[in-house]
Amino acid sequence: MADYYPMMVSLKGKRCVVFGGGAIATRKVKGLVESGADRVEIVSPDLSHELQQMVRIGAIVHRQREYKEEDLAEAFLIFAATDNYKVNQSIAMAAERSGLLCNAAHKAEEGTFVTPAVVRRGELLLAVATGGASPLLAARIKRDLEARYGEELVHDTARLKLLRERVQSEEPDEKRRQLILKLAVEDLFSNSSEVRSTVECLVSIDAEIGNWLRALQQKADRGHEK
Ligand SMILES: C[C@@]1(CC(=O)O)c2cc3[nH]c(cc4nc(cc5[nH]c(cc(n2)[C@H]1CCC(=O)O)[C@@](C)(CC(=O)O)[C@@H]5CCC(=O)O)C(CC(=O)O)=C4CCC(=O)O)c(CCC(=O)O)c3CC(=O)O
Ligand SMILES: NC(=O)C1=CN([C@@H]2O[C@H](COP(=O)(O)OP(=O)(O)OC[C@H]3O[C@@H](n4cnc5c(N)ncnc54)[C@H](O)[C@@H]3O)[C@@H](O)[C@H]2O)C=CC1
Repeated sequence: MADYYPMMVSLKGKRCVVFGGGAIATRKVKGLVESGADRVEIVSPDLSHELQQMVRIGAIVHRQREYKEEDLAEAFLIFAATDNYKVNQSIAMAAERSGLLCNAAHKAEEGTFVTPAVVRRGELLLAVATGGASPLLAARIKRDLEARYGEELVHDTARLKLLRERVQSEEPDEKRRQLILKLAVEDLFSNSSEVRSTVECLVSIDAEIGNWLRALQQKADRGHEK
């Protein structure tokens, strides 16, 4: 049964504690750091090469020892990713008692959240999960998404954000605002769009967004609701 609630969480300033320093802990830690987590601590007697490098550059903190229950104090997220099933189980149970969110790498049901396969394109984030039914299916669908939604989405999303800010401050009418934003997204997905291929230069981005907005306003006025 798929009883998980999807959400996007900001980890800025939040203490995230990862137990274990092997391949799986490394994957989880990379995911955390890529998400902007700036208070990641690893508790493990040893660390993978990649994690050692991250410690060296100050991206994460290492406590070189085994798990102790006190490690959970004031944590926001917990990852039980040791290769010891019993230890992972104790971590998950202690987290549960303290009402903390815990990812159990050894068994989905023993934790409170699972980590999806992720594609990032600037502020656009695509996440795929199967509730633990088949992590490989999630990984496979992620590869399809990577091919379908390329790096151009980084730029597209950034431009839509700028346009949306302009529309929010310049268009008092809510219906018209929504229509313009809808036409903008359609513009980006239509092959005939000149908008996508025009100016890449940041210096003129303001003027470009202004031109785009005017074109969309004209379209909206012509009643081009598709
Ligand atoms: C429940 C969950 C908990 C969690 O870790 O959050 C979990 C649990 C387990 N995974 C296991 C195995 C594998 N996991 C992967 C890969 C990934 N696993 C990920 C997530 C999750 N894995 C969460 C559910 C996600 C969902 O909803 O589907 C991904 C998507 C994201 C990530 O890791 O961040 C990442 C792909 C990332 C990418 O490619 O982008 C591979 C393949 C590989 O490594 O290449 C294998 C081997 C093949 C296989 O066994 O299927 C085992 C058995 C361990 C054992 O046998 O001892 C368990 C334990 C159990 O079964 O509960
Ligand atoms: N969620 C997922 O995607 C997957 C999960 N797994 C699960 O994850 C577990 C870990 O896998 P790997 O990282 O490949 O193992 P690994 O053997 O590479 O690393 C295990 C790490 O745990 C540390 N450790 C052991 N006891 C500890 C303790 N008491 N306190 C703190 N750290 C401790 C070890 O020192 C080592 O750094 C597997 O046993 C398996 O159950 C495996 C594959 C995929």
